[in-house]
Amino acid sequence: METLMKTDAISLSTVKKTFVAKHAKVEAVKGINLQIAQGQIVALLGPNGAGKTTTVDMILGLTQPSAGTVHVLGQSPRQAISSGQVSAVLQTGGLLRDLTVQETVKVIGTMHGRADRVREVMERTGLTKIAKRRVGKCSGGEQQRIKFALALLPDPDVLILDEPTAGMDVMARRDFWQTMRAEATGGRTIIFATHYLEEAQAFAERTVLMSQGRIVADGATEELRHLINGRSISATFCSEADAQQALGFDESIVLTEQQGLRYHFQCTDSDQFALALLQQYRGRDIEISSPSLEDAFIQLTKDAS
Ligand SMILES: Nc1ncnc2c1ncn2[C@@H]1O[C@H](COP(=O)(O)OP(=O)(O)OP(=O)(O)O)[C@@H](O)[C@H]1O
Repeated sequence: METLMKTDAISLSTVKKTFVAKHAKVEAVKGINLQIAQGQIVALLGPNGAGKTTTVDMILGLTQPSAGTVHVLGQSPRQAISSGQVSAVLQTGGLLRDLTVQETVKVIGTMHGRADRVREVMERTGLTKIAKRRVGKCSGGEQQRIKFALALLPDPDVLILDEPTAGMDVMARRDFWQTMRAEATGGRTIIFATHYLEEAQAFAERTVLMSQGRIVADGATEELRHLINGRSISATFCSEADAQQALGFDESIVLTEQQGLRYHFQCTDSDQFALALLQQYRGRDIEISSPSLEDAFIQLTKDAS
């Protein structure tokens, strides 16, 4: 019997992107491999400058890779976009400020030949109540919502969002993800770039963690959360030798920063390590905290190198 293999929604093979600015080269993406199956919801998580937007732009055919190949639904990005199977909500790209919300959605709906979906999409994205408002008068969060509505008009198989909640307050952010959840049905593939671990956690089954142009972790969001949710612990030592011995306490200990005799570590069992720091290694001024995402990146980047 023939086995039916579905084409990947997104496939990136050893993709690199180097920007050449005046006198310097910036390696924004340093050879990444990424396969995303149809129907998956994936977060592209990383700090500023990690290469998320560059990756998204290459998936959308807005930027050409310097090396490697990008396929979207088995085609070139441009073919996939022109077939209407892929939509995006980007950070850049303005809206016409003088049109009302409804006019905006209608114009784009008509351009896509999907005027029939205008009402439904406005309803689903919560725009009906501000239909008559001029776009220029809408808040940053509302404008993001309009962009989201425009992206949904062609009923795309693949939806790509680059920091969709940028500029939204906590409430608007929560509402947005509630709407997104309703849209993530029927086998739609969704990829979104974000700075926020919480957004990945609340919404994505898989998280791809990027740092400095590389993928430093890729897996179930839940597993990644555990990885990231270790503990940070810092202590001041009496001597270098004590600090070095403390580093050997167990395999989970990672040195993240050092200022003189003040050492910052990451570990999995902070209670045991804190006790050992006090009793065995003559540590003082001990502080325990949850690490920031930045700390986690440092640790994961080290692990990956
Ligand atoms: N057109 C460009 N010319 C030169 N350098 C660029 C260009 N676009 C991006 N870069 C650089 O490439 C690196 C990756 O940028 P990118 O915007 O992809 O990161 P990001 O993860 O999306 O960051 P952010 O979260 O801040 O949007 C950065 O160092 C950035 O300055």
